[in-house]
Amino acid sequence: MDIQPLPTDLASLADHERHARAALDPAAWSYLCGAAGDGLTERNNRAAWESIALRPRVLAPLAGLNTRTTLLGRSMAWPLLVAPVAFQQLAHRDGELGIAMAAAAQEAGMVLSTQAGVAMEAVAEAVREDAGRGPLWFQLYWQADRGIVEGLVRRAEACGFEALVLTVDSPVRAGFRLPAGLATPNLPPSSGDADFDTLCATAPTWAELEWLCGRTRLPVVVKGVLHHADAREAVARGAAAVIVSNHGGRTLDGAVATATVLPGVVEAVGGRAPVLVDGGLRRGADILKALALGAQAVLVGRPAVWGLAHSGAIGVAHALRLLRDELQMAMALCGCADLARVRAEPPVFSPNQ
Ligand SMILES: Cc1cc2nc3c(=O)[nH]c(=O)nc-3n(C[C@H](O)[C@H](O)[C@H](O)COP(=O)(O)O)c2cc1C
Ligand SMILES: CCCCCCC(=O)C(=O)O
Repeated sequence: MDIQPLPTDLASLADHERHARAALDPAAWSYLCGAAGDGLTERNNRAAWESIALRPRVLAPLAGLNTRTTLLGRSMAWPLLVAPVAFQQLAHRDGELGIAMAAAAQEAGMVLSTQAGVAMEAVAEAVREDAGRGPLWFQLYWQADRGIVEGLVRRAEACGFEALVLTVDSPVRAGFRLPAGLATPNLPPSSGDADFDTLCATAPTWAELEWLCGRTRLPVVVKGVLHHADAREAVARGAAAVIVSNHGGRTLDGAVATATVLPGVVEAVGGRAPVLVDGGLRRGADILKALALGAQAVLVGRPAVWGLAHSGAIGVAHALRLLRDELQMAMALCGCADLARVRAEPPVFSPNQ
């Protein structure tokens, strides 16, 4: 893995995005950073975080300020995971290994996609010895053949992944052709593209979630929930956590922004399981808003890809560090010395208070 020189003008994630766009060829940019349809949901995700106003408290004690939290029973230095992103070698030859090592260096978690370009065992091995790393989870796209699902589950358990993330927001997808030279070593060779009817017929349902929960010793996290009733049902059927997500606006264009529905999902789940959120988080202050609205942790997808695209692992580490430093700064400026305080007295403005 190369250590590349970083651009000298990386003051925000917007700078990472600009450098990534310049570094990538247009087709890779379009896949990695694009959105579905007209990009309504992708834009609304960002706008919804921006529209929430923080309301600081003053003169609160800040000594020992820290971002530590727990997630599914394990401690984390700060509440962020890199979201599952397929085909990371489209961004940079270091791909998933680069993101895994950068996330570990920044004590963030990582969710490895089913559609990763590197075998899950290699990723788990690369960050195995790192005592400080955050949670390492494996994302599962349901496969029509339960034997394939079972094989993925057994491998993830054996090589040290700590949770399975079942993505439920993409039962059907617009046609996608894997560029030449990219592979998906976690999956058996495909027997060709399934048509729309086949995808509908084999899409997972609540029964598949229950089957999966009963088939693994790992906690199962359901990713892609936007309705409070679905969140409640997922937990009732065995999910250990839910991720409020619209896939970063890459599936249903016009789907509601994640920040908008997060409070309702948190209320519906009622503390029975942690609620996480992703989609459009671009600043430490956005993370603070998500935590204030009840999220236990957040995920970011494109921001990690941007860092990877322009500078490999070191670019990812820089992007994550920016978010971490910005979160700490926003907490201090809001008078929150820890995340317990954020939850007890959420520093977001509501006209009723
Ligand atoms: C290029 C790309 C590939 C993605 N691949 C997957 C995937 O394989 N599995 C999955 O559950 N989500 C996938 N996602 C969605 C992300 O996990 C996440 O929900 C989304 O990127 C969050 O929004 P953000 O990019 O605005 O942070 C992908 C997103 C991008 C940008
Ligand atoms: C047939 C390949 C589908 C890959 C889907 C990866 C993904 O979730 C994405 O948003 O892209």
